[in-house]
Amino acid sequence: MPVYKLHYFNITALGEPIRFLFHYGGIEFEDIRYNSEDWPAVKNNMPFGQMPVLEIDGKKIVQSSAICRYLAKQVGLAGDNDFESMQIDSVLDSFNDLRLKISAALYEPNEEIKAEKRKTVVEETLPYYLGKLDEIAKENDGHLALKKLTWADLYIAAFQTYFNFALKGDFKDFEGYPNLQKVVSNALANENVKKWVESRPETIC
Ligand SMILES: N[C@@H](CCC(=O)N[C@@H](CS)C(=O)NCC(=O)O)C(=O)O
Repeated sequence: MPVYKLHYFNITALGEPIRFLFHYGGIEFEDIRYNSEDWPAVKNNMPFGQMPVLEIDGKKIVQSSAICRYLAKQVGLAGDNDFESMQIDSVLDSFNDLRLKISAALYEPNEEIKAEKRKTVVEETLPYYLGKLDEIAKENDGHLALKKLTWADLYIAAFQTYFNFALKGDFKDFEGYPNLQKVVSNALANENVKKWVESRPETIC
């Protein structure tokens, strides 16, 4: 078994789906967490100056989706063939389109533009994407693809915490989207994942 070290900030966000996959598979890894004060000294050691970075036997790999996909294959959550894998990727890319629009609003530096972006996200973007994703989850019996547990389910379950933070006051635990709530509960029904969520460090988001 390779030696895995995950480098990320002390938050959930892009690191958490990776942590979920490690825990789901019962794969040992070192969960290295940095605070914003540590970051300037660390940034230059990361291949593209960003995290998450997964170190595999000393080799540093970037890009959270690539890392998740690799781990999902290791633990049997990436589909049984190329067509299945594509369906998982497809729904996740749509979820990530939504995630990026939320982040763009959250990190907008101009306060006036930030308020406008937030309004658009809450009133238009969020209901549009979550409505469609909820339909997909309904068609797939409480999963995001293939009518079975895949890394797409673990991914959005892992992201719930971050969405609660980023959209505080306008979003809570996929309320109003019962099929997405089912996706989350199906993901958290896994004993290893459940144990992780109950015991993970408290973080601001
Ligand atoms: N596409 C990259 C994005 C990585 C990314 O945006 N990382 C952020 C944290 S979530 C980061 O490292 N920010 C610090 C910086 O850019 O200095 C991925 O999915 O891994």
